[in-house]
Amino acid sequence: MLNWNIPKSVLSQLRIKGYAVVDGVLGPSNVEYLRNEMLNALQTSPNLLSQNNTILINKNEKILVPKPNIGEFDFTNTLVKQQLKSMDQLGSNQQIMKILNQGLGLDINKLQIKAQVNFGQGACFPIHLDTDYKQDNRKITAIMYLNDTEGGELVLYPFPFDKVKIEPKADRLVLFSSAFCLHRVLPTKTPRLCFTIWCAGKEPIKVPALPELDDNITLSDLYHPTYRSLYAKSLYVDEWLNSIIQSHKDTPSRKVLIDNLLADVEIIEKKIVPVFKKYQSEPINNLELQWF
Ligand SMILES: O=C(O)CCC(=O)C(=O)O
Ligand SMILES: [Fe+2]
Repeated sequence: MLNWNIPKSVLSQLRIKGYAVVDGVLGPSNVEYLRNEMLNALQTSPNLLSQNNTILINKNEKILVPKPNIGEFDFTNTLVKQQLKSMDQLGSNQQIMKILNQGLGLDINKLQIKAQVNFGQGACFPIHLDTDYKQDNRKITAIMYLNDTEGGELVLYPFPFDKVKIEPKADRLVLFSSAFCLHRVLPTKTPRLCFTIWCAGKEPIKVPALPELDDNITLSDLYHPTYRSLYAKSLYVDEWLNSIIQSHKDTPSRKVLIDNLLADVEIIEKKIVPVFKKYQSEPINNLELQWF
C-alpha cells in the first residue's frame, strides 16, 4: 500500500496561503510504477482515454469546450479502475483524508480521482477554479505529477498573495483550495502525466454571507473569499484572456468564454475594483483568510 509523505509544515502553509507544494511525496520507484501503469493503459487501451473539456454554462445550457491534446482517464469507468489499479487504490486511500482533516480541521470524506495525459504541442488549461462552492463540497485539489516536463507549469493565483509558477516534476504533489485558488496550466512542449484527487467534505464550505460593498466595509469583510476571487479575475484579465486563446481552438464556444469573461470584468471593475483600490495601502498581514 502506497503512503503519502506530507509533513505538517506543509499544512500550515496550505491553511494560510491556500496552496502548498510537497516534493518526494511517494518515492521515485512508486512514481515510476504509477507512470508505467498510465503509459501501459495508453498503449493497450487508448479508447479509455476521454477528451478533457472546459465546461461552459451559457443560458443554463452546459457546453463542453475541448482542450486539444489533453485527455483524461475517468475512474468512474470500471475498465479504467482495472487498468490503473494502483492509481485507483491511491485515489481511495483514506490516509490523505486523515492528514488533511487532522491538520486543517476539515471534514473531508470523499475523494474523486482523475488521471490526465497532456500530449504536449502547446496544450494547456485556461485560468479556472475547480468548483463553485455553492454546487459541491470540493475543498482541496491535490495534483500529483508523474514526470518532469518542458513547459506545462502550473500557475496559481492565490490573491492576495502573488501568483506562483510551479514546475511539474516527478514525485511532486501540489495542494490548493478548489473553490478559491485560481489556476491554469501553461503550454507544454513535452508529454505531461499527472493525476488529480479532489477532496470533498461532508458539509459545503461555510462562507459568511457576502458583506455589503459600501463605504463602511471592513478590510476583513472586503477579503471575503468571493470578493478576493472576483477581484483577482480583473487583476489577471489579460492573462486569463490569453489562457483561453492558448487552450482552445477558435470556435464560437471559445468566443462565448471570452465574452463572458469580459462581461464579468466590466461589472467587477465598476463595483469591486474601486473598493480594493481604496484599501490598497492597508496592511493585510494580520487578516485571517478563508480558503476552505
Ligand atoms: O494539470 C494540472 O497541473 C492542473 C489541472 C487542472 O487544473 C484540473 O484538472 O482542473
Ligand atoms: Fe483545475
